[in-house]
Amino acid sequence: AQKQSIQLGRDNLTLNVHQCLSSIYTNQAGASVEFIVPRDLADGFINNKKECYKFRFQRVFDQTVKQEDIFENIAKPVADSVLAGYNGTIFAYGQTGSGKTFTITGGAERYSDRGIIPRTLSYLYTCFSQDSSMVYTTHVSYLEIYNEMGYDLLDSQHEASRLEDLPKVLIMEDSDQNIHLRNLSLQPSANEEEALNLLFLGDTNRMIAETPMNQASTRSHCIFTVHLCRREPGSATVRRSKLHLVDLAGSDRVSKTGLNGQLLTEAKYINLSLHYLEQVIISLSEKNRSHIPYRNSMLTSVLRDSLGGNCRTTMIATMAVDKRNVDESISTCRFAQRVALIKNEAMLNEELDPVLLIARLKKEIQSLKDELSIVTGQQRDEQLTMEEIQKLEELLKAFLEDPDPDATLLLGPDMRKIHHCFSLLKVMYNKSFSLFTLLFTHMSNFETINILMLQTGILIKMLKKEKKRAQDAAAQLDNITSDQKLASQSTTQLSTTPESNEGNRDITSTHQEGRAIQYMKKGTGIRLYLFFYIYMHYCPQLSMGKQEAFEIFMRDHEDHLTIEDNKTLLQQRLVTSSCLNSYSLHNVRIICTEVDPVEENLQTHIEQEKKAYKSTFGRLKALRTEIEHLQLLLERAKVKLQRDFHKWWSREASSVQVTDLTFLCLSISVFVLFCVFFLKDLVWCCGNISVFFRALSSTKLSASSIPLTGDKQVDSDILAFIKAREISKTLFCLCCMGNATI
Ligand SMILES: Nc1ncnc2c1ncn2[C@@H]1O[C@H](COP(=O)(O)OP(=O)(O)OP(=O)(O)O)[C@@H](O)[C@H]1O
Repeated sequence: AQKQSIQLGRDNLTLNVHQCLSSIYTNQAGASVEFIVPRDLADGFINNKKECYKFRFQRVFDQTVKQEDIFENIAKPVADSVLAGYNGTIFAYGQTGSGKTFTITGGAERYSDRGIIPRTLSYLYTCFSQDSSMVYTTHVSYLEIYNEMGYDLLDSQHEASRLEDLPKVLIMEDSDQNIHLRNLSLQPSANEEEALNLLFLGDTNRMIAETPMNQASTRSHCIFTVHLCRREPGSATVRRSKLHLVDLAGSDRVSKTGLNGQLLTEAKYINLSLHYLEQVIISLSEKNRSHIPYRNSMLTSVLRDSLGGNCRTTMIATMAVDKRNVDESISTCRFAQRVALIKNEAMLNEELDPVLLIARLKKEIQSLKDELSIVTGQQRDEQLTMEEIQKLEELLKAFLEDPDPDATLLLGPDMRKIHHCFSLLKVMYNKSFSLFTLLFTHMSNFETINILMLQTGILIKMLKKEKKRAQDAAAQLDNITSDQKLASQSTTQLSTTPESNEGNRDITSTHQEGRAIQYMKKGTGIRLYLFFYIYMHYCPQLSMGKQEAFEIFMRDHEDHLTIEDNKTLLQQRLVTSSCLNSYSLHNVRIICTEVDPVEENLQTHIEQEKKAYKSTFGRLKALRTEIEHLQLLLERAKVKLQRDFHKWWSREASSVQVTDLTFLCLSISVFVLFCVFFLKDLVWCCGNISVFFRALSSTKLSASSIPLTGDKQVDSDILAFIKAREISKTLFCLCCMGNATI
């Protein structure tokens, strides 16, 4: 019951298989994947002693495969067995980005990219609508497991923005070691549309509440489950089955939980829960292994039923067969081969519905109580009231109109009611019987035996009347002495039969019947006589001896041949009438078509219109599904867009804030620097000004040391020149110092 398939992800869409050290072969017996890793390139690979790694699988799909083919080859057979009442699981395993989500859920861009889940839902609901002999009920659940914690993805109550906002799912185990998931909601889905809406709700929650560690890839396991219940209408036996569609976390994550030694080596390419999954699978594939470590992780506990229990399990191993990923791909193939060794014994999950069983038992108890009270004679004597009679009539009507063949008429332990119902039934029966007799003459295709039975019914009534009349006549005849002879003749004739010792009462009765026959032969004609014959043949009231006597009597009777001839004639007439009926019907049709070609044209037209309507309806239905799917895709894209926008917005806002802050800090530091320099310059300037004025004064002071000519005019010019030269010198120094400071 296990299948392994490999679907290659988008990463290898541009892959040249041979150049990238791997190749895929397919033949009728299955398919194989081969990795050729030259030893010099094999450094760091899992096992670099080998050059060629070859794995055989049931099916291998390359990168060109369509989603539809994946569904037809993998999911459809599992869905069929789920419909039949077996549990089914499909799980996708592989490294990150190799196409697990694409395979299980599908791509978010095109309608044709729908994955296994939407296609399976569509298939299941189509099957339900085509099978009217069963009543199907479906529920859906969607669980996400992240870091050993379960979350209900179908929670529509809260708007989840983080994974922690979703309801936490807990594992409970009962005394029979059955697993129950507390807080995981089971949503009813009456049709495909409702189921798809639930899937999209779960996917949206999954997308919005992405795991904190890695936003881009799924580090969590997601289990979408369809719970199916099917029963025949009115039956207490139900078949329950589950279909798990599992998208596992990327298998290439190295555990960061601080493991060491052997465990760390084994967990090198898988995260911890996948490591435990592998352990469970190894244990299951080992013969004589009694303990299977399911309890080690939530994933293995939830999938306990699917991995080694009562389930048809299919594993899809996804690979990105790229040069960089060869080690991961080989590891995935090894895991898939181990899964292939597990043998499951899937059984039908049939059980009695406790609710229906209780109802049935209650009914049984009630009818037993009724019987008991009838037997013990607890009955009432007063007449039924008008209200009771009316209620009884309603009950009887409901009982007769109930299409369920097992329906019963519950009257309680009251013989008055039972009698009244019987008399009502008798009236109804007589009415419908006469109607039926009327119809009978117009009916075709009736089995001869049915006709005989019906006629026998009529006969019994008529015969009873005739018999009474015959008995009256016989009583009269008995009084006549000449009739004594006939009586003794009959007695003599009958005494030759083994019934002769039955006693006088029987003899007299046979004698009377013989007379009645004679009487009827004369009185009511051959038809009634034939009826009498049938009555005598079929009526169970005659004893064996009497019947034999009658047969002998009939055989030896002078009219025997005539009777036989008439019997044959009757048969022929019945056949002819039946033929005529069908012929007349046929004729009616022919006449209709001949007489009314317009009607024929109309009929043909109606047929064509019907066909066109049906095909248009089918197309419309498919279109509707597609439109709904696209709407949901758009809705999801919108949500994603909004979420991405908000992220970008907050990122930009924080970066702008950072810039502003930096600018502010810079401005402040510039200002502080400026102040510092300004104060410094101020001090310096003050110093310089004082120097300047000191220079000026010194210039003034030093004027006395300048040799003068004595000419007043000349001396004042000399002094002015010296003063100007000193001032320009001081200003030059100040400028130089100011420049240097700046
Ligand atoms: N067969 C394919 N055809 C087209 N696109 C594909 C195919 N397989 C995968 N992709 C694309 O490759 C990308 C990664 O695929 P996907 O998310 O399914 O990988 P994954 O194995 O689920 O990764 P993770 O472990 O991170 O969840 C997606 O954008 C998906 O649409």
